[in-house]
Amino acid sequence: MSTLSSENLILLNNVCKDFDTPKGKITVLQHINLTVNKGEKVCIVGPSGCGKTTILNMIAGFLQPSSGEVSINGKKVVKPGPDRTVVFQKDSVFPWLTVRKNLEYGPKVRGLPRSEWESKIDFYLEKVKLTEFADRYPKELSGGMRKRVDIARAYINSPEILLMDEPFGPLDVMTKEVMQKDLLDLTREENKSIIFITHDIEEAVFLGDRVIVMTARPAKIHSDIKIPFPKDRDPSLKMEPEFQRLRKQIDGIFKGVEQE
Ligand SMILES: Nc1ncnc2c1ncn2[C@@H]1O[C@H](COP(=O)(O)OP(=O)(O)OP(=O)(O)O)[C@@H](O)[C@H]1O
Repeated sequence: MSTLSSENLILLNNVCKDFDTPKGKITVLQHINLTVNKGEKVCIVGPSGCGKTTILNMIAGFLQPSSGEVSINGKKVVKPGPDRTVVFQKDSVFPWLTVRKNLEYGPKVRGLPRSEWESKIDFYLEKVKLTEFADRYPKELSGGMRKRVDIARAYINSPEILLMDEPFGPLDVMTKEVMQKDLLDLTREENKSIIFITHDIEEAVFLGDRVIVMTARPAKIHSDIKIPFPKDRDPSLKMEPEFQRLRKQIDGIFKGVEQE
């Protein structure tokens, strides 16, 4: 059972989720209890189709649990809100807008006065190393650069919580490594909470303060493993024996749940 403290930001309390399908009702999630604290990065791994995205969608407010409750800052989640932003695997940049206009889109749609966000555009363009590309269109950018636009767009909205669904899945290994480091640096500076879904256990250990391993469907939480590294992490950490030990431990648990 999750315990409540003033640090608790996201709370899933005995959450179950069923879907009605043409073949009948399927139970996807069973009695999920999960607490995420302010500023914590929690990575979720689990067999394909076990319900990881469903958890994210419930925290985002796109879906409601069949029973149990999802709450944020002690308030039940009933719909999406500006405190949460979702970053999907596929980038969601608008191809007809330049990089700068993509970043401006969110604050403009929300009707925020220009004075509140104008300086943030240049700040985040620099953070994601796209200042020189501000007036280019997405088709002129690489996949990694488009993903950076996506992440900057998420940050412009200043959400307290980032919900990331395999955001670096389609990127090559080198780009992925740079993106992981950039994400850690950005989130450390702003103390954001992240729930990060990935199939890549090395990525989960590198980014997470905790790694959650789900069972196959109907999914439960199998393990909740604390990652004891400092928040300021360098990719060279991946070569350290303690990192390798944790990666192997989680890999073993993951293979075990896949075979259950
Ligand atoms: N709206 C829906 N209606 C019916 N079934 C659904 C719906 N959304 C998800 N499902 C089913 O729920 C299960 C869990 O889906 P979900 O996308 O959450 O899994 P996942 O762990 O994120 O998968 P993957 O790792 O392959 O991305 C799947 O069997 C999926 O087909």
